[in-house]
Amino acid sequence: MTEEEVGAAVPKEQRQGWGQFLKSIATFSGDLSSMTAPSFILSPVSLTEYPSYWCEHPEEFAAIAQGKDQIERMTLVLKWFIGTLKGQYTARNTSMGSEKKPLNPVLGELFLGKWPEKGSRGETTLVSEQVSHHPPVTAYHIENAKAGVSLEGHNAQKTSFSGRTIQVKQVGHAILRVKPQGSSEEELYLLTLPNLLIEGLWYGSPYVELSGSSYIQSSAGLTATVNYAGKGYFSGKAHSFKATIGSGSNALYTIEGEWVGTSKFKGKSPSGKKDEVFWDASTPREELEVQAIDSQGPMESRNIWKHVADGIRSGDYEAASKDKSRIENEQRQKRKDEAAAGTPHQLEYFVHLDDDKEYAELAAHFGGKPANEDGYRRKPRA
Ligand SMILES: CC(C)CCC[C@@H](C)[C@H]1CC[C@H]2[C@@H]3[C@@H](O)C=C4C[C@@H](O)CC[C@]4(C)[C@H]3CC[C@]12C
Repeated sequence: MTEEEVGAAVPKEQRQGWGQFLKSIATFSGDLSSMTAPSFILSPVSLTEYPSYWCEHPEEFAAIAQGKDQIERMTLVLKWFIGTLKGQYTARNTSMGSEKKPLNPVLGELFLGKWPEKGSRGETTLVSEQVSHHPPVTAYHIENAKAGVSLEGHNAQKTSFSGRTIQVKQVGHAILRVKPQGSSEEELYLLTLPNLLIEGLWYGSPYVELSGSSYIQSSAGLTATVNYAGKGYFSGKAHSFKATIGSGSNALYTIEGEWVGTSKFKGKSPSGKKDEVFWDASTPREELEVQAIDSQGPMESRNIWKHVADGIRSGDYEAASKDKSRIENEQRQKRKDEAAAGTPHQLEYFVHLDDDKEYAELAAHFGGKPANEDGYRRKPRA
């Protein structure tokens, strides 16, 4: 690749560095988080913070349990899920101008926070823990006990490079538990995760597009299938999707639109109205509340990364890189000490399951997924 081919979005003095970065990812196999990236693409935020994107519309999360029957509840689950996509996959573009490389969490790193009680919605809490460093795996638990809704899951990525695009396969799943209002029976929903394409690399302005399909499978037997497409597939628009809610081959509702914009019911809708709006992604997202850094524990993410994040934010990349090396060296020493003492690291909030039976039972309803997968569950609380 010539220097001229590297995009105009990259500052002139960084173009060669960006070209080198693209060359190195083209021949790289494994985990992108361990790669050195040019400074202007670094994010001051760790991957342990990302699970908070699941609940930036806490009202939608809490409302799920109020659905009067399993069809209405599945429709509410799909609406909440579609409502998370804009934050999950475009928030860095909005806040930092392009997709960025997040900080690679250390083993045992924690991100804790809450969306406070407001009106009748109840408090929602988030616990996120880095349960593996290599490969990086983050486990999370989000709960609104008053509303009777919780989400538990884990997330890892497998990346490969093809032509002009980084392909990211998301490894992991989430299980949503709902106690429908007025019922003592818990309902489960398995959520699988979409594949990502990181586009715009040649222009030095990376962004995420979603591809393939993801599924929501309820224990009551309903399936929501979401098919993702970029520019020119269903509608000619980027960030598009088409979803169906059904039981077996019987489609109850079809929804189409953009996950960054508006989506609508196609044909039949719950109210019977034509072109009823399903979700409007301009609905403001609510950030969670996190303790001030100086009151955080030693393993809390923003405390661990404060100097690195300050360096990245202020453009003092030398200071950022120096503190990042200090953290990495300390981690290496910690692992050596644990190995020598025969006391391996213990997870604080989660237990690891080799074979997640709840996943397997629900995944059996739709094809194309491995029969068994790892899982993480929140440890029982004292
Ligand atoms: C920007 C680039 C050239 C470096 C690559 C960084 C790479 C490791 C980043 C880029 C996008 C990141 C995704 C992000 O879009 C959203 C999510 C959803 C969240 O629920 C779980 C994490 C995940 C998949 C991020 C993982 C790290 C990615 C792939």
